[in-house]
Amino acid sequence: LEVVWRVHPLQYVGGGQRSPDGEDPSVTLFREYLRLKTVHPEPDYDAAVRFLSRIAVELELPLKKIEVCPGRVVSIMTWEGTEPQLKSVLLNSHTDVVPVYQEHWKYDAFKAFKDAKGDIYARGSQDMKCVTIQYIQAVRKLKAQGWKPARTVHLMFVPDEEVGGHKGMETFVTQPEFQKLNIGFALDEGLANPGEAFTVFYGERNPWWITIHCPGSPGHGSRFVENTAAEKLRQVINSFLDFREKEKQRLNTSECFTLGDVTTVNMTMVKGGVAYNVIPAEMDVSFDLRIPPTVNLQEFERQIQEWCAEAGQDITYEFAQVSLFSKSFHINPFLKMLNKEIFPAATDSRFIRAVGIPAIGFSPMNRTPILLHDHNEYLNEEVFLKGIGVYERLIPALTSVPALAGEA
Ligand SMILES: CSCC[C@H](NC=O)C(=O)O
Ligand SMILES: [Zn+2]
Ligand SMILES: [Zn+2]
Repeated sequence: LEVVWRVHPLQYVGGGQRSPDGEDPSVTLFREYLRLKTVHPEPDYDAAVRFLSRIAVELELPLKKIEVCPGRVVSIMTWEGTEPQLKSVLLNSHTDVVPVYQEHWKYDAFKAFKDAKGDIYARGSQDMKCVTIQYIQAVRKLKAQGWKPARTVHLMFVPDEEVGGHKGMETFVTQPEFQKLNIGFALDEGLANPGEAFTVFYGERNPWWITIHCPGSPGHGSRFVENTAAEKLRQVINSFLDFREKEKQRLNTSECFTLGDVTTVNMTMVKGGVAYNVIPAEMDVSFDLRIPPTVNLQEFERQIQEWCAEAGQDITYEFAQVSLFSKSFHINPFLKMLNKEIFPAATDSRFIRAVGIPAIGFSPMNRTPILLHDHNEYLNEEVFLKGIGVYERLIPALTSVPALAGEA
């Protein structure tokens, strides 16, 4: 017997309607979205755009597709407010996800398997396909109730966040189409919280990716050659990792610090050498550094220059990722009340903040271990559903903020 389940799209998620198998339709939609393989290194962005186009039709919202770079489309659904001259509210999410080590997963990472406890396993279940569907379902429910926003709401879906945002948000914020959105405030991704509370992120650390090149004298592997690359490499590694240890201590000994308040240093790549018995002419080492917005970045670079100079002659460095001006700090008095932190990694919020728009990182996931980018990433369906309710209250609150000084 085939049960055809058809309701008007706007009623689709009304007061606890369940599909024949008892699953909330918001959960069904979430699992459908999780099955799209928008995974690096070759994300199926077409599938995401097709999915979002269908949703826009269901929600009866216009959808703009802007190709910000070749093959990289930003999709924007716009719910026009009753006071469209006021600055708008942006609900941002990225559509891409990071790769998996499938052999370490309990279930297929793209099947969205739901276990007996209601835990949904999939890459992107926390980062951040949950938030995308929560925005959509909150909007759908608010529309079904006949509610209308005063300020315009934009739902933005961007590619390439996980690879640095260069062909996504970083480029898009510089384009006229972005300015035209007239955004006054943005929500973007946060992190799960294992306890009862939700965490809100008001800034981010600065990601620096650096490679240090250590040249040296080559020669036979049987001799005491002077000025070798390896001796310099060792000094460089020691300086970086000693600093790492200090920062780790600082985090562990201060009760009021979270990861976002200290600098992390991780040695992530080493290169060099061609044979056991040939002393190499160069050895390179790369680090992933994450620096809090309170640190003077010019001074920090000088520190790195000192470490290089101390390690020997002709050592050079190059950045694959750097910012010498913190683009990620936003203080607002109302934030004093919140459980607020500096985001330890990097998100598209930093590009939004860099053009002067306040952005908050928030993913409504409490009672949930932090599993983004990890094996067996999951989210419980009840936690997911509660998050929709959070946005059902948050969207009206944000869009009804009265005109501020200087606003039309
Ligand atoms: C520095 S661009 C990389 C962005 C990436 N974002 C999410 O994990 C991160 O490593 O934080
Ligand atoms: Zn993310
Ligand atoms: Zn991520």
